[in-house]
Amino acid sequence: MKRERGCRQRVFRVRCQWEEIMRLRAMAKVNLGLDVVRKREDGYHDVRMVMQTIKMYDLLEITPRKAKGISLTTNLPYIPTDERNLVYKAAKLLMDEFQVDSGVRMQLHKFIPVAAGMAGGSSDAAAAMVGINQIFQLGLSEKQLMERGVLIGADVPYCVLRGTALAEGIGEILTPLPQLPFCYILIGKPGISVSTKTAYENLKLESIGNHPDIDGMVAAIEEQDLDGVIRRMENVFEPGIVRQYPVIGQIKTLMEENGAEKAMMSGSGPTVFGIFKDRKTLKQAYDRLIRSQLARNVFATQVFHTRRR
Ligand SMILES: C[C@](O)(CO)[C@H](O)COP(=O)(O)OP(=O)(O)OC[C@H]1O[C@@H](n2ccc(N)nc2=O)[C@H](O)[C@@H]1O
Ligand SMILES: Nc1ncnc2c1ncn2[C@@H]1O[C@H](COP(=O)(O)OP(=O)(O)OP(=O)(O)O)[C@@H](O)[C@H]1O
Repeated sequence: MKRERGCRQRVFRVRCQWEEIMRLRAMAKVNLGLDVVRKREDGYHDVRMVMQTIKMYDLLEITPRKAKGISLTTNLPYIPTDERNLVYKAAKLLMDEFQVDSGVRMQLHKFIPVAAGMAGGSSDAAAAMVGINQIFQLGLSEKQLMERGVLIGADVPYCVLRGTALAEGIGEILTPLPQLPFCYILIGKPGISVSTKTAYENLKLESIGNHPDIDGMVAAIEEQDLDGVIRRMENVFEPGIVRQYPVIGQIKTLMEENGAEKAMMSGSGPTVFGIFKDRKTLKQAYDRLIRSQLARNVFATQVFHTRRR
């Protein structure tokens, strides 16, 4: 009798879910600080990074369906929609593990620039994991989702967590930090793509002189000292990638000459983000960056403070 009731409840909950389209926001990140500490035996690198979610996102819609399998569509024709897409991979990983015997239709609306150093694909994967976990009531905790996320990519666990965080290991050892004090962010991505793998391969660890002061940045965040954070912003990938693509340096200079407290490359590039304290200066720099035609994608936004999806 007890088992029957449990079973009926489960079917009822699932039936409710058939009606629903789940919409999730997959937020972009910037790296306020990025240090690479050493190369590991598995080919990956140990890093120390301060991560920050910004108000810029892709939208992922998931609709459960009775037929088994995953179908995925996106608004960008050049993004794969099969196993090569991180959304597909993430959904499949969970659905296979839990032997889900129905399926999902997923629509991905991309707004985060692709191959930009803003964790677009990783964030989409994290959203897919959160969505699949909820729709099929898999009961996985955030920590369990993050453990599975790293199998998809090093940035995925952080994209599950979001907010301001210290990322260590290959990016999967995460310490949530207090929110960064409010500031505006200007994004400028030139019309080039940088492969993350190649960026790590080309990085000469022995030629990094002074490593970024990640501990000092964490302390500044704990003290809510935005200037202290800005003073310590540094990315070890930046010098090499800027040498290769001078346009990145030009975008940085333009932002800093137009009121950015500091401008820096995010991740392995090529996106540059600038930190602004007031909206008017942000707007002026935005207009100048558009007019300069240095960047293909220009976006004015702010840090994102809530962890709600
Ligand atoms: C540069 C950052 O964006 C900073 O947040 C991340 O470290 C990159 O994370 P990601 O794009 O999720 O990286 P993955 O998709 O897991 O790895 C892509 C490639 O980057 C290299 N890689 C990545 C992360 C890491 N800690 N060490 C590495 O050496 C590996 O060669 C790997 O084959
Ligand atoms: N959902 C997805 N969105 C964007 N790109 C995807 C996706 N799934 C797979 N890809 C492929 O992954 C590559 C990198 O895309 P992505 O936008 O995630 O890079 P990124 O912003 O540099 O990520 P990161 O900052 O984590 O290194 C692209 O070449 C793209 O074809």
